[in-house]
Amino acid sequence: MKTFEGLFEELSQKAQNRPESSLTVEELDKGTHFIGKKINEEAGEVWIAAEYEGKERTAEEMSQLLYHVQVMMIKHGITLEDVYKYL
Ligand SMILES: N=c1c2ncn([C@@H]3O[C@H](COP(=O)(O)OP(=O)(O)OP(=O)(O)O)[C@@H](O)[C@H]3O)c2ncn1[C@@H]1O[C@H](COP(=O)(O)O)[C@@H](O)[C@H]1O
Repeated sequence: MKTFEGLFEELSQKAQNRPESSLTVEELDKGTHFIGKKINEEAGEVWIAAEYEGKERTAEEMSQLLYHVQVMMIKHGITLEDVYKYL
């Protein structure tokens, strides 16, 4: 099963190697404004899922939110340690 750290490593590699089929590379190229909107959208979907759609859908939406947050981290050169030090 993929972990937060494992996904971050995978996305960092994609950002570096830029494989053609990668949606992550596409999202990185669209920039901060686009990524920010995805974060906002997924955060809203987490909220609605938690209110009305049950545990499984909520977990799925949470995974998408975490993904887009990681893309934003990579876009801005923010490491896991940069974030963890505030936890
Ligand atoms: N975990 C994710 C992941 N989560 C979300 N997304 C992206 O976010 C999009 C989901 O948002 P959408 O707005 O399309 O979907 P939605 O309409 O909100 O869908 P629902 O919320 O209604 O389910 C997907 O189409 C993907 O572009 C992800 N894209 C990739 N990954 C993982 O990232 C890794 C690298 O992926 P690539 O860069 O594509 O190779 C792989 O391990 C992937 O599994």
